[in-house]
Amino acid sequence: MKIGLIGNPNVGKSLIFSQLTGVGVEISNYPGTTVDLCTGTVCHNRTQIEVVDLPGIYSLDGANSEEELVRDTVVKRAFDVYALILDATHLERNLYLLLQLIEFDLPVVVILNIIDEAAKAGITIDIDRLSSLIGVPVIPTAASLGRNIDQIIPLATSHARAGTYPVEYDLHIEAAVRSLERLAGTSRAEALLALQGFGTDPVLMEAAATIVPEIIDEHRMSVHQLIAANRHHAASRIASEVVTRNTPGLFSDPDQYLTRIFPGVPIMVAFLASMLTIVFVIGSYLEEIIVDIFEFLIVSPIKTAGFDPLISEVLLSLAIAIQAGLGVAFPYVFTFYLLISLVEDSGYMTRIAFLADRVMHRFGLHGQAIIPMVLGLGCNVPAIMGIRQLGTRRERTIAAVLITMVPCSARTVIIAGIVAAFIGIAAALSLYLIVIVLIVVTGVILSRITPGNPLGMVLELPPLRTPRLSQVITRSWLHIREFLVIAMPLLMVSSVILGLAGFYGITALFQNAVAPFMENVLGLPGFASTALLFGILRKEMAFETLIVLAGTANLPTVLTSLQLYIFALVSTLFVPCISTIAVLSREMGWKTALLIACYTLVLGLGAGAVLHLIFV
Ligand SMILES: Nc1nc2c(ncn2[C@@H]2O[C@H](COP(=O)(O)OP(=O)(O)OP(=O)(O)O)[C@@H](O)[C@H]2O)c(=O)[nH]1
Ligand SMILES: [Mg+2]
Repeated sequence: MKIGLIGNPNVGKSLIFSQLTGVGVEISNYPGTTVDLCTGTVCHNRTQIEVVDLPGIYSLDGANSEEELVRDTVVKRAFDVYALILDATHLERNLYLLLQLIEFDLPVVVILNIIDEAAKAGITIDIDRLSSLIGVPVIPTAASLGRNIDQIIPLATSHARAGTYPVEYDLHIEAAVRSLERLAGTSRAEALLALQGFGTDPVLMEAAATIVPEIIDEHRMSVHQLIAANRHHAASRIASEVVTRNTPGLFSDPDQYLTRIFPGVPIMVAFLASMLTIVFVIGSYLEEIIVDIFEFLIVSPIKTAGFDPLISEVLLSLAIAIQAGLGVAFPYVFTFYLLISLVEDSGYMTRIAFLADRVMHRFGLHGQAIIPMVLGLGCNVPAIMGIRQLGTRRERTIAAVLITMVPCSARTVIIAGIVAAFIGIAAALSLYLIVIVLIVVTGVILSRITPGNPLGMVLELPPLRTPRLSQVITRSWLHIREFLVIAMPLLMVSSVILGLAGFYGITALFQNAVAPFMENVLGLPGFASTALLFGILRKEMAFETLIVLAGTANLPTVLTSLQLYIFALVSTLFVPCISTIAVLSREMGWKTALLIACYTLVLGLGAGAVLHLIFV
């Protein structure tokens, strides 16, 4: 048996999915987290049941790729049961999808989730009345508290039913549906889709195409608008029968402050600055301790042990890689992920997106791309996957370029570890400022020169919540584990290769070749070029490799403040990491990926050169 978890974005599908199946998936207080299918299994009454977490959608008749994917599963009856998850705090809007699902005559159970927040907001829903109106069983749940989650599978396996609340459409639509049913022998639901241009049966599509112009003539609006209006009307009728609202308390709405330019922007700047400061303070504190321990226990003994030079080189490379990775980068990576998970779960990230959108509007940039951009602060890779949801190629292109410039966690590690640690917090903030200005300028230029029409943004604010510790820990652990199992081994192997290359004089050849450029244009020593190159593997490796090559974690003994600053700026901007390039070329095509890589290369080197010119 197969159960599909379906519902609007951000209603808790993934959380319920992982509670049912134990499969860890990304859960966030963010619409559009899940963009692909995720499958898990549960055992119930000795049978294996497959559960699939579907991406969040508002309706089955939209044109974006998630809607298409989910619609396909419905039309092909890919699941035996649909467990429809509704957000109790936005019931009316969520009912739209229910009404549509009912038209497909599929077995459905309704999971009325987020009932805890509804109760807090003074919303009561008459569950029995709702269930009898729509003809399917309904259970109230609060997934974040685990409430009633255990009832979902028993209910879905034995009580799922096709619903019984037919939407009454406008007379012309009804007539059109009847004639399509007769002519092409289709179901009501498929006839409605065909009238909106969705379907594969040529007979049906042709018949629909001849009817549609008449309806449009009659009503002066599109068939899609007519159908949607009728469904909204039905949804609002149901909601008015089952929802009661108590007047909410007098507590002031924090969004009033957070989403206005004033005082929202100052709050946001203060917030981001304190986040960076915390990452730096905790990170550097841990760093000092761990580096000293490694120095004392591993590095010094190897240096003084008197091994054969080749063996000593290899051992030392390994030791310095471990020291640079675990001692220097890890404390920042760890602190950053913990903090960003906290912020994401609280819902504040979307407020930042909302504000950024308002600010960007002033520069003539429209905001759909903002959510993925803000997501890019964590990691560019999922952010770029998120641009699939953007409506047009134009929006996707602009977003792809801008996201690759957003300082992700790895770049924050570089900025905190090099600039904040050795030069100062103000310098680190100024570096962010430079990057933000470059993003805005790039955005403005791109929005002028990219063909197509700008789209507005419908940004929904998820509720502000107290972050849940377990979710924050699980999510940051996912990232931290990735650092430990992917980045660390990569760093160790690269470090040994670098050590050997250094031993046999290969690095010197390369560095000597690029040294004139590095020294004259960027004012950096030749070995910095190798570090920059390694930064393409993973961004924070630029920093770690710099330490490996400098042979010390105390960078100011080998580089001046200006050199450190320029190095951090160049490695922040210059060419995205390999994973980002890979996902860029998957989502946008290799030509776009290559163009973006070239652009950031020029931008990074250019910005470094300008700084060098100004300050030397
Ligand atoms: N208070 C409360 N929060 C919930 C409940 N269920 C889920 N959440 C929170 O809602 C947010 C969204 O959860 P997800 O499981 O990622 O939502 P989703 O439906 O998979 O979202 P998309 O993948 O974006 O479509 C997370 O912050 C959850 O912790 C609930 O019952 N009560
Ligand atoms: Mg999800």
